[in-house]
Amino acid sequence: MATLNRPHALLLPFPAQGHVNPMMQLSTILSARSFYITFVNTEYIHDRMLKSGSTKSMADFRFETIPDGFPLEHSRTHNELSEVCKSMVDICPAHLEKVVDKLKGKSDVPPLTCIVYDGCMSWAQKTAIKLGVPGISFWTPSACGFYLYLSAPLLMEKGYIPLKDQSYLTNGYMEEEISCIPGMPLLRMKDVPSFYYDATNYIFEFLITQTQVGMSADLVLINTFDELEGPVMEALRDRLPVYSIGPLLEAEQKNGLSNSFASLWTEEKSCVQWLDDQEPGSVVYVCFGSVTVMSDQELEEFAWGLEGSKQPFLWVIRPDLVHGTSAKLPMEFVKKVKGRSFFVSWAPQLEVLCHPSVGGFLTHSGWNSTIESICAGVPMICWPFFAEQQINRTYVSQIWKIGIAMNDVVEKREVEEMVKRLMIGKEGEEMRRRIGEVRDASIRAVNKGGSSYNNLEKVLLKMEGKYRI
Ligand SMILES: O=c1ccn([C@@H]2O[C@H](COP(=O)(O)OP(=O)(O)O[C@H]3O[C@H](CO)[C@@H](O)[C@H](O)[C@H]3O)[C@@H](O)[C@H]2O)c(=O)[nH]1
Ligand SMILES: C[C@H]1CC[C@@H]2C(C(=O)O)=CO[C@@H](O)[C@@H]21
Repeated sequence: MATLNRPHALLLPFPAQGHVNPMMQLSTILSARSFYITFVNTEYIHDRMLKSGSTKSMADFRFETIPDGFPLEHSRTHNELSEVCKSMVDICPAHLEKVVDKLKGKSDVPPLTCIVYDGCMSWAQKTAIKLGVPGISFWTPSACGFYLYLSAPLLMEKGYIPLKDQSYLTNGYMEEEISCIPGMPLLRMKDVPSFYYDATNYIFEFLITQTQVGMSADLVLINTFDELEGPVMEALRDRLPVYSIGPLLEAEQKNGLSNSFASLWTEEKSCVQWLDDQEPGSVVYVCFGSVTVMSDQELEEFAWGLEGSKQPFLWVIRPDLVHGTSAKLPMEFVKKVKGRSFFVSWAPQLEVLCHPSVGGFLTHSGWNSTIESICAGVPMICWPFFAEQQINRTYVSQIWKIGIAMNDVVEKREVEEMVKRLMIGKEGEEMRRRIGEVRDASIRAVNKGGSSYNNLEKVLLKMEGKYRI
């Protein structure tokens, strides 16, 4: 197809690994459907991708950048999340307009036919309206997580949020049942995104505003599938033009790509050779995503619990995993697990999860990790950190029964016991069987005639500017 006749999508992720990856996966799918792709990162994210060698193979994408209001060397860890969110709203809109104007002025670039923005960047709907193209909101958490973000006004009206004071975190209130959200059984206060506990935290206002502004999107996309989150998708369809189009990963794997194209850290592929030497299904993969931080004490409890399990394990320890310092494992621990452990600062996670030696995943329940584990057929132990990870833990352990819910307080004996339950017990065997069924359902969903396949076909027509849904 001649370049100028190609549909042209501009994709705008929230500047975080868990948002860039699914947006890159979606871009890969659109590109395979002849879309011209303009991928707009913040300067910081683009700089991180270049430094980790991620974008060298994406020659057929156009990359544009916008500032986020901070110098490149400014820290953007979990502690600075609120200020990054504020910048997205205060700084980025004007710069996105400049990118759109720049594209308009390029005679060799086809006109934009849609803008796909991260749900946390719903302010971009205004840019789409001004340009006269569909504005498409892509929420990268689970559907159940997004539904809770969307339900904040109702939870406020009922008085559940914000918490009256910090004592509510420990006075039993977190076990309070919430029954006012249709299609969401077993909901407890502890499942409500932690951003909603404290109204003085900027992210409280940010998330409520972005979800409300996002209600005017022409389409809303979620990286999930109806066979997994059907009841929640039904409840969302009553309120929004929402479409489940996942797992995006599955479709992407057909193109033989991986998240390596978007990694902000350099992947240490040496762990794959180590996995090659391990027994099938014997290894616990331990990884807490790109944002989670923990205390030294929590790190040690996980370490000794893994040691006590006697299972081989591959552990991703990001340089910034421990609050305020670099992670230091006890020398005695490192000696004791020598020969049945491997440590990296960043792994090729998709390759690891699909490796035959990996039989279980100790995760923080970020949505990408969760759906990747489903696609790989690997059952989980869930230790959520923040955001919508708590509700993901509930769905994985109690609704889908493909994993085990860990308590928030990290205790080595519980870690040891859970790893044993997952890796060598009958319970783990049943979860492995069950997640195999869910994986098969995910493949059906994205194959021709499947729920996500059909939804994506409809969405693509709209994105190509051919058809009003
Ligand atoms: O060593 C690693 C560790 C992670 N990853 C990848 O990084 C992504 C991490 O995403 P996710 O598992 O979703 O965790 P977070 O980075 O914490 O993601 C944020 O964004 C997600 C999507 O909105 C939310 O579900 C989470 O709660 C939120 O914390 C995944 O694609 C992983 O495959 C790697 O490639 N190598
Ligand atoms: C700004 C934060 C709130 C929503 C995003 C998120 C998610 O669940 O997608 C978690 O933390 C950050 O990635 C974003």
